Amino acid sequence: MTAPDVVRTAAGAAHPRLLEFTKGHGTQNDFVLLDDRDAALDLTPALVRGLADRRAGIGGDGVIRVVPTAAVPEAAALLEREPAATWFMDYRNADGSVAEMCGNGVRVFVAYLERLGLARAPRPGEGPPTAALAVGTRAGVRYVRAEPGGWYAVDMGPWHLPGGDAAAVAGYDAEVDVAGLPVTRPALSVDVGNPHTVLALADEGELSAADLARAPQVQPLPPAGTNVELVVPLGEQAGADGVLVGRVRMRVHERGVGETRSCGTGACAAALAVRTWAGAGAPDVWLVDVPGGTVRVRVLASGHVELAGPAALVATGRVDLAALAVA
Ligand SMILES: N[C@@H](CCC[C@H](N)C(=O)O)C(=O)O
Repeated sequence: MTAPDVVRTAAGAAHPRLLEFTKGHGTQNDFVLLDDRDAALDLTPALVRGLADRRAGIGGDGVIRVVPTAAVPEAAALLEREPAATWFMDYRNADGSVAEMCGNGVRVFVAYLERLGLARAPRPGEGPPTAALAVGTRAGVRYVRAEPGGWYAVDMGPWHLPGGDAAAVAGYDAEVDVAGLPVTRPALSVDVGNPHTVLALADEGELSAADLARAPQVQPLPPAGTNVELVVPLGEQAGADGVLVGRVRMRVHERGVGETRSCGTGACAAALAVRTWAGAGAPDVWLVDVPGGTVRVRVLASGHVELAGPAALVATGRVDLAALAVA
C-alpha cells in the first residue's frame, strides 16, 4: 500500500504530505521557514515541535511561517494602523509555544520574503532615508532596511523596563539562580516586545562556567515566563566616526527553547540593561558578541531600539509529514 498524498492534523485539517521548507539562521539562531502565503497551513504546536526536532525533524530554535497579515485575526488592528504590513511573521518557539517577537527571526523572515519574491527591504540609497519594509508581528509592526554586507537593520519598536524608574535606579528588580554559578545574582527585567531578564557576570570565566542546559531560576518569574541573558560588559570605545560604541559578551537561555547561539531581542535587552547600569553618558550603540556571531544594537532617540545583523538562507527541501513525529 502506498502512503496517501495528504495527511490530517489532530484538528482535522488536510495538508499535502510533502511540505516545502527553507532553513535559515541569523548569527546561528536557526529557523525552519514555511511559505503559507495562502494561509492554508494548520501549524499546530505538535507540528512545530516535529519540524524543530534536531534528530527526528529538520531542526531549529524556532519555526517561522509567512502568512498574509490580513489572514491573521489577531493582527487586524495592526493592519489598520499600517496597511503596508502585508506579510506577518508567525513565530513559534521549538517547544511549540507562540512568541511575540524574534529579532534574529525578523531579518531571516525578510531574507525569505525576498527569496520568495513577495517583498524587498530598501537597499542603502534607495528611496527616502526613512524608507523601510513594514512587517507584521505579534509585538506590532517592525520596519526593516537592508544594510551593506547582507545585513538588515530592524526598528524593533518601543522598549521599557517593567520595573519602572525604581528598577532603573536600583539596577535590578529580580534575582536569578544559574546552575554552575555559586551565588544568586540581581537582574533587570527588560521588555522589547517579549520578556527578558538580564544579569551581569564578573568575567568571561563566569560566563563559560554557567550551565544553561538547565533553565535559570528567576524570582519573581513573570507570568508568561522570560528569556534570560547573561552578560559581561567589555568596555566602550570611540568608533572611526567618533561615536562611542559599547561592547558586551552574552549567552542566552531562551524561553521555549533552551540555550541558543544567539537571540536578537536578547541582544537588545542586554545592551539596554548594560546601558541602564552605566548611567548618564553611556553609549547608544552596542556590539553584542554571542556564540554565533555579533549583532549591533542602537538605542534611538524615538524611544525605540534598532537591531542589525546578518541573515542566511542555507537550505530548501520537502519534509514528509507522514514520517514526522507530530503526536
Ligand atoms: N531568538 C529570538 C527570540 C525568540 C522568542 C523567545 N524565545 C521568546 O519566547 O520570547 C530573537 O532573536 O529575538
